[in-house]
Amino acid sequence: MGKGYDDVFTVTKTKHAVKQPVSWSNYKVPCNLSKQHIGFVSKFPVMEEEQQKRLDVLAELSEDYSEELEVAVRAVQMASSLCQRVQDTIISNQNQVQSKDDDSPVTVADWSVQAIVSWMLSECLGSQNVSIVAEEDVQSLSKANSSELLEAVVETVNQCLTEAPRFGVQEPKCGLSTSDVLEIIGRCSSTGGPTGRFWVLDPVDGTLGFVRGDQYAVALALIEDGEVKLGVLGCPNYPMRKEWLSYHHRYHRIISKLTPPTAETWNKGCVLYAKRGSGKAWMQPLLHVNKMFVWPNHAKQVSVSPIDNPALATFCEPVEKANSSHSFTAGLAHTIGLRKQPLRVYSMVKYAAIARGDAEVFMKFARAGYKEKIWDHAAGVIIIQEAGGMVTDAGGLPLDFSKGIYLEGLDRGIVASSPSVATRPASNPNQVKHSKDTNNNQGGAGAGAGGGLGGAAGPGGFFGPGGGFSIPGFGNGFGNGIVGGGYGSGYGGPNGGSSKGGIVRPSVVCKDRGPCYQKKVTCPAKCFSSFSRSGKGYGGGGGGGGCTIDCKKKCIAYC
Ligand SMILES: Nc1ncnc2c1ncn2[C@@H]1O[C@H](COP(=O)(O)O)[C@@H](OP(=O)(O)O)[C@H]1O
Ligand SMILES: [Mg+2]
Repeated sequence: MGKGYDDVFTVTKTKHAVKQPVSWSNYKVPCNLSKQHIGFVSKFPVMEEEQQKRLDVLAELSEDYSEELEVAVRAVQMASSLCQRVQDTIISNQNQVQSKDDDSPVTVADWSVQAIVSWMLSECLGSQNVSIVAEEDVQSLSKANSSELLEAVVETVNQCLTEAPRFGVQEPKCGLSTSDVLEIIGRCSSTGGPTGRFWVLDPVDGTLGFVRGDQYAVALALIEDGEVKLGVLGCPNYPMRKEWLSYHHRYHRIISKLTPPTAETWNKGCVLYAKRGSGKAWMQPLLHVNKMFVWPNHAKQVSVSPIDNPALATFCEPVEKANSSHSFTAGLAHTIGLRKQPLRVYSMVKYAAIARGDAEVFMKFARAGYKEKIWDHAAGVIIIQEAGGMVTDAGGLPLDFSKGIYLEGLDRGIVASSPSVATRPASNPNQVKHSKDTNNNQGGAGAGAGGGLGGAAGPGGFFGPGGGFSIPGFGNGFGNGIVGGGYGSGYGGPNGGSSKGGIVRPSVVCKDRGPCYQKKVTCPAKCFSSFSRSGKGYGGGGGGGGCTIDCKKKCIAYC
């Protein structure tokens, strides 16, 4: 069932004691841009009722990082508003899109959002306290042949800054110059790492979706000592009804033209956010053009889906085959009993869909050699975890955000899920499927692991203990005659974890009419290996391997 405005964005009062909230009027804002005074608007006409709601929601948050969270949400709201305007112009004027060195598209919005978020964080938290890792580099914008683009960025940034008071910040008295804008974008030069505090920004995630008028996200996360502490995800085209996620984006455009949203109605767009350890994830609507932002802006708690029947579960993945193998995930999905068509969506909106309970499983398996970047995942991972879900690599281990800009050591792919689906009872690990096709050159792999994300997940791990091909417990093999027989399980707790991994050598009784009919063929033991790992806060085990079974001619199995 889709969610309407009322049930999505009605603020519920809490019974918790009210703590003193962050006072936006008390900020001492440094004047470090062109010597202009830039500061928070001293007082908004906050209604008593609004003020109470704000206190209630703030009381829900523990004191740590509350200030940073509020700044980050305001920044992402402002950036989302900028993106909406730019996307509208891009749709009617495609020549505003340029290509990067790797041929991926980049637009005026990518750099403008980077500038706005960098400006907002520096202004509110003090530039000396802000270190940012972000996707776009200032060098490519400074090139001689980018002067038109740079001009457009400066104009877009200044136009956006005139809106700053709606988001709680005073606009600069004079417009920012080209060198101001380059300097602000250039501040995002951190390369992350295992220590200290830094922000991670993907200004427009899913740029392809963005230029096509489809889904995209503004993703901002705060990492401290290698751990994601805050995540904020702006999803300006997230539809009111989850079914609409799979509709063509033109449908939304027609609907919003026919019935333009008012300040009281909401038809698309939201900002999700979460703070490490709070056990809660929140969603608020995008700020309407005529409104002032008043924290927490009708925030409503979200949580992952309770659906535990894989046949009813929705699995989502990237739209682009180049970004994740659709045939590979189709096999995995089939093996674990997912029966619905995959929901293909651009960007980290997929993480939002899992956190909101609109989908149950997310999988991304990039081609071998592709290195995932931290800004494509950090915000989404923490939001799903705090909404009650799990995110690990295919080996069941948490993603490691402490190694610089890449998710180093990532085991094959990324899987996110609601625990209801993930920890369903194990399937029979000795049951294997087989196929007539013997042509493959891929090695199979099976792995199992405990979720164990900071002790949040119970025993079991992704899709429960069971056989698996590449993903813990996903089943015992699929497609192309490849069978895998790994299994694993584990759990994590604050004082340690437990893990178990091993292999089951799969056998198949050939069903093909011909020389192999009803012959039993078993995979050689040498095709498999297993592991188990555990430690403080995690536990994981897995078995890996695979073999190809020839049921047509030779009636043999080989690695
Ligand atoms: N060959 C590849 N394999 C996997 N991911 C890729 C890729 N090329 C680009 N990406 C990443 O996939 C992101 C888009 O995600 P999705 O495919 O889920 O929509 C891109 O983000 P940007 O659009 O911010 O560059 C980019 O970081
Ligand atoms: Mg991205």
